[in-house]
Amino acid sequence: MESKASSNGNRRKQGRGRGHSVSSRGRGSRANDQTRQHISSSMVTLSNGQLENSFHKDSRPKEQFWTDDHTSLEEEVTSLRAKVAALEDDLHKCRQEASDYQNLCRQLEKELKDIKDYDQQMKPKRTKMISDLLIAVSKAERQEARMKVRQDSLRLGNVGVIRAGTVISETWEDGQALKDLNAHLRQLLEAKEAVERHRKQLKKRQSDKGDATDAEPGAQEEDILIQDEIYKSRLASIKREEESILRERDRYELDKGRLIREMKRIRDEDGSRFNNFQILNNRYALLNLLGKGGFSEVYKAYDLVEHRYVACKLHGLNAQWSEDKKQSYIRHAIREYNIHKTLVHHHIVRLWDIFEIDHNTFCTVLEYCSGKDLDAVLKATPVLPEKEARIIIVQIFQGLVYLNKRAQKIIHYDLKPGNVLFDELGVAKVTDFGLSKIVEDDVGSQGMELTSQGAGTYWYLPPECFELSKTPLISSKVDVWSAGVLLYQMLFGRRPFGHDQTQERILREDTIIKARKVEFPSRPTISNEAKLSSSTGYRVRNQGLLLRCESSSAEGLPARSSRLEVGSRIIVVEAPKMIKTAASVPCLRVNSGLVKPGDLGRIVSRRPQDVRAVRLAIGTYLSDGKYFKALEFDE
Ligand SMILES: Nc1ncnc2c1ncn2[C@@H]1O[C@H](COP(=O)(O)OP(=O)(O)OP(=O)(O)O)[C@@H](O)[C@H]1O
Repeated sequence: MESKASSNGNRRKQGRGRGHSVSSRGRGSRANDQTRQHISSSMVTLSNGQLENSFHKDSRPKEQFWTDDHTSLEEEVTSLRAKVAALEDDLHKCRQEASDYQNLCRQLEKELKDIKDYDQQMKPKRTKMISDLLIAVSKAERQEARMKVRQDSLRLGNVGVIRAGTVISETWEDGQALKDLNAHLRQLLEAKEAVERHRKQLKKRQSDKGDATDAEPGAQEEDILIQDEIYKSRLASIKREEESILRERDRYELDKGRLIREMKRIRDEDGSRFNNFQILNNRYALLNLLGKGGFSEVYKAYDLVEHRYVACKLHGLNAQWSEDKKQSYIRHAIREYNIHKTLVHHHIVRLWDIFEIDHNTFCTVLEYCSGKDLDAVLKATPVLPEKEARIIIVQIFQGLVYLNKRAQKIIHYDLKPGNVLFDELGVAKVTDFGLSKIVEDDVGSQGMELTSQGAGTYWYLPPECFELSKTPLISSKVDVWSAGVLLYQMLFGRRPFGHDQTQERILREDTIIKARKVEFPSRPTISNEAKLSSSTGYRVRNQGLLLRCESSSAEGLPARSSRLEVGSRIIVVEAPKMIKTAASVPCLRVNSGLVKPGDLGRIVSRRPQDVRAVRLAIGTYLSDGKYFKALEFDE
């Protein structure tokens, strides 16, 4: 029994040994010898064991059996030896390859290091080359801008100096183009007066003839009629010519405005202490001045690390300011930076960086928007086609939606044309978060307290910001109001409230507080949808039912008229399945039993139990006629 077990065990070992010999091919000839010994000792054991066994079972002679087994084992050994040799060959090749790869790797590492070193070595040279090129281009642009101003000045006018005693002041002197236009208008006026004089004389002759007893009717009367027709026709042609010259004069005024702004920019650039192409923070190559704001200069710049254009806003603290005022300004700017840097949205200008330049100056680095700002657009073309206005306002709304969908909502508070920029593709982006407010979580439904009353641009702010009797409560509705004013201005070329008034007069005369009704000029004609979006462009939602208020009984802009009134006409914008019948919405009556989008209706009740969770919203129509949902508010 013992001998059988050991024989089987050795067979198993041998079986495993075959596999093992494959896996231990790399150990060389010593391992082979071991294998050989192992195999022959197994053979002995095996033959003994099998003799025992086969003695009873196999009828073949003992020698025959031994010879067969021996032959087959030898064949196996030969084949194993061949395999071992092949594997040893493979191993050798693999080792060779591994060492080749290692060499290659070492060589590549060295090359990489050399390249990196070279790159590091060349970096200052490359940076210098890029900035030299940028400077050369910027200088050429500066030259071109100045040349254009000189040329345009001949046509459009220039700033002249007048002296009154010791006082020297500047005045605008019109250019040749306006002089020619005015001379032409004067000529036309004279021509018109002459024709009218003749026409009067003709009328007089006609009445004199009528009074005379020997009057000859017929031929003469016809002559007079024809003559009168000639005069009328001439007057009509003078009027046409006059209208065309007036249109040309309007264009001239726009060109003149552009020229004056460009002159101011050039003057600001010449007077700026950053106009000599400095590299700020070892990174931002300042190029040309884009414009100057209240306390800042904005330069086009090039980021030498990220290799992209940026806008560097240089905030200068007034050296005359007290230390307290400076600190407060810096605190304010850091607060703005902290809000703005977290905003990442296609329709919001990115803020990349902030750093100090010196004790009185620091710089914020913004995404560069190479297009004009909306203010410049509206100065060049005060009225935009409805389609263009609509797509601009949609983008602004998308930015506002983003500000209101964040965990920490933000009120921009200073939405105005100057704070809407365009990139090179015409994408509109909201900027300047200098007055923005973070809506804290614990703010009640009425809104948050406005602590910075007085700031902002009054044409664009809603009445609640002018509340004097108590601290005003504000919400995102402020931005909705401003967006409505912006849309109105784009459509009609003027602001709806206090357009011709100064900021001071708006405040003195309570213009915005008194703003109750939006008046729409008869021209240009715009769609009802655009009117609604710019004035009562908010919608109401009752338990998920989205409505847009249509009638002027809910007049004023959305933030003001956040409460629907009984009688307000509405359009259903969106009706969820849960609200099937008009009866389930007690606060309104619609024109059909079932409530569906497009239904017209009226608000019939303001009782809280009928209205329940009514929500207001503002949006605008897209070109496919679909309503773009923007902000919504709980009533
Ligand atoms: N990110 C930007 N990309 C391109 N141009 C910009 C950018 N930011 C500002 N500008 C331009 O720089 C000029 C000055 O901007 P800034 O915001 O300082 O002035 P402002 O809005 O006129 O004044 P303030 O903010 O003091 O009321 C404007 O003409 C503006 O269009």
